[in-house]
Amino acid sequence: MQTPLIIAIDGPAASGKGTLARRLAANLGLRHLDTGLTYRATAHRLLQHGLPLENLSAAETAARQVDLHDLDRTTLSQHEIGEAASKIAVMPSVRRILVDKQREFASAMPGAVLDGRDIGTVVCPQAKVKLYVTAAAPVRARRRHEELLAKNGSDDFDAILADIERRDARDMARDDSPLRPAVDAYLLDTSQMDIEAAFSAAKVIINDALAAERKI
Ligand SMILES: Nc1ncnc2c1ncn2[C@@H]1O[C@H](COP(=O)(O)OP(=O)(O)OP(=O)(O)O)[C@@H](O)[C@H]1O
Ligand SMILES: Nc1ccn([C@@H]2O[C@H](COP(=O)(O)O)[C@@H](O)[C@H]2O)c(=O)n1
Repeated sequence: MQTPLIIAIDGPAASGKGTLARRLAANLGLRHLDTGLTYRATAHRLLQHGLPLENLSAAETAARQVDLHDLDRTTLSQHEIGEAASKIAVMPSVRRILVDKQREFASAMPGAVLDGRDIGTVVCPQAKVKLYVTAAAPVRARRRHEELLAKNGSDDFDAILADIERRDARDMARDDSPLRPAVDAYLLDTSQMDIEAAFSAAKVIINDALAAERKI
């Protein structure tokens, strides 16, 4: 029986995992899910309704209402929503609701590339290939700064770096599904790589891993 080809891509904030996941999915003919958007959509609903982020039952209801086919990246990419997302992401019951949706997405043929914080460790531990993408925090902040400058015309580098470091610390310290590489993940540090070089390196890792599996 054929099983879906799942590629798991995890990493800290602004590490380039989304850029890589999108390109790999297009290249491999797979679907792509940015799981961060599911946490952002949950937090956004609470913010929209003026509800406190600590309101567990409201957060659970908001998580149930997340529609994977209706995730508006432009709205959800706002900095305040990312910060709020990392606060509600510590709630185990909220995570269970979103993880169920993410697993359902991953289970359809021909497979998918999912990026997030816990894909290789929790959501899809059976993934055929797991990548943990990272880069030094100031490098990540510089890339995000350039992205926001191009979009908004101005932005504060120090605030972006502080945001990245605060979110990484919260994501790594939480009890449920903390951000960490799966034991069988390939580490890809892109501090010295541009997008093209990171994509080529990821492709080599994936092709080698799939070829090695075919020989077993
Ligand atoms: N290797 C790279 N070299 C230079 N810029 C990069 C590289 N990878 C990604 N970028 C740029 O860095 C920024 C952050 O990348 P991206 O949005 O893919 O990160 P992310 O890990 O998905 O972020 P988030 O944690 O917010 O979901 C984008 O502007 C992207 O174009
Ligand atoms: N699998 C995931 C994905 C995301 N989160 C949390 O959501 C926040 C926003 O994610 P982005 O990828 O859009 O930056 C992130 O800081 C995490 O707290 C998660 O817990 N698990």
